[in-house]
Amino acid sequence: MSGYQVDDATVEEIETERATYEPITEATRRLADLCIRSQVDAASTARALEHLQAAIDVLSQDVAEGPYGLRHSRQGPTRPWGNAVVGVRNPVAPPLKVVHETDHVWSDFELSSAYEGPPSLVHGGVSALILDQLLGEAAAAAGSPGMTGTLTVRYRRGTPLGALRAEARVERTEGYKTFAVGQICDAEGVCVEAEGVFILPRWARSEQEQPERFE
Ligand SMILES: CCCCCCCC(=O)SCCNC(=O)CCNC(=O)[C@H](O)C(C)(C)COP(=O)(O)OP(=O)(O)OC[C@H]1O[C@@H](n2cnc3c(N)ncnc32)[C@H](O)[C@@H]1OP(=O)(O)O
Repeated sequence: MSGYQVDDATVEEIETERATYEPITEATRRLADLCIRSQVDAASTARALEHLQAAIDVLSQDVAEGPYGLRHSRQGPTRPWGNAVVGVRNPVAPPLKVVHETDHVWSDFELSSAYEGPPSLVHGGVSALILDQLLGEAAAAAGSPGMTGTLTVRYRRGTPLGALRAEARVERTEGYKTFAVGQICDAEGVCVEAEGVFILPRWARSEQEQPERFE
């Protein structure tokens, strides 16, 4: 399947790529929040737009074809950098830094106004997005990666924007199917729960070397 690339990027090259693109990605996240909350006048937004257009012109000078994909280095860390949840080059991603423990994965993160659904609350699709990633990471961390077959989400109460924690763990595996559960909590407790089945796709079952993770 295309999009899963193996390369020989060194740790140093990977860090150079991160240092080159992470700041502009973080600035774009800040920009998204400002698009929503800025109260400057029309002349000021017109001036800001000119600067943005200049930035777009510079960045457009050299653009790769297609999305980023999932890049495995033989020498350094894997780069899921275009991923919508954890991608360090994706301004749409909050991004989450997911910690892998022996029996579960977790992440402390902040959601800005860019993720709003109901007033002051996280959009339900965003919660599902985050839980999909966390449950998928739990499956991968347990050595049984797969693509989401089914994800069931239960919204127990509104999830406030701001500081949150997501956690997930594998409940059981049945052959190439991994059943995972997880939740998103605020300081008061659980807001959203999810359970999902992650399936090693048929095409990967026949590979000599199976992917460590799917995005
Ligand atoms: C670390 C990285 C974390 C990444 C987290 C993010 C993960 C994602 O978001 S992945 C993107 C969203 N998911 C997708 O795009 C998946 C699209 N669907 C597919 O590719 C396929 O339908 C897939 C892989 C789920 C199953 O297809 P295939 O490999 O052909 O399975 P197939 O051989 O037909 O069925 C295998 C078994 O799974 C079951 N199954 C198939 N589809 C599903 C499903 N949707 N839900 C539950 N079970 C299913 C079948 O019943 C069968 O069970 P059994 O062996 O007991 O009869």
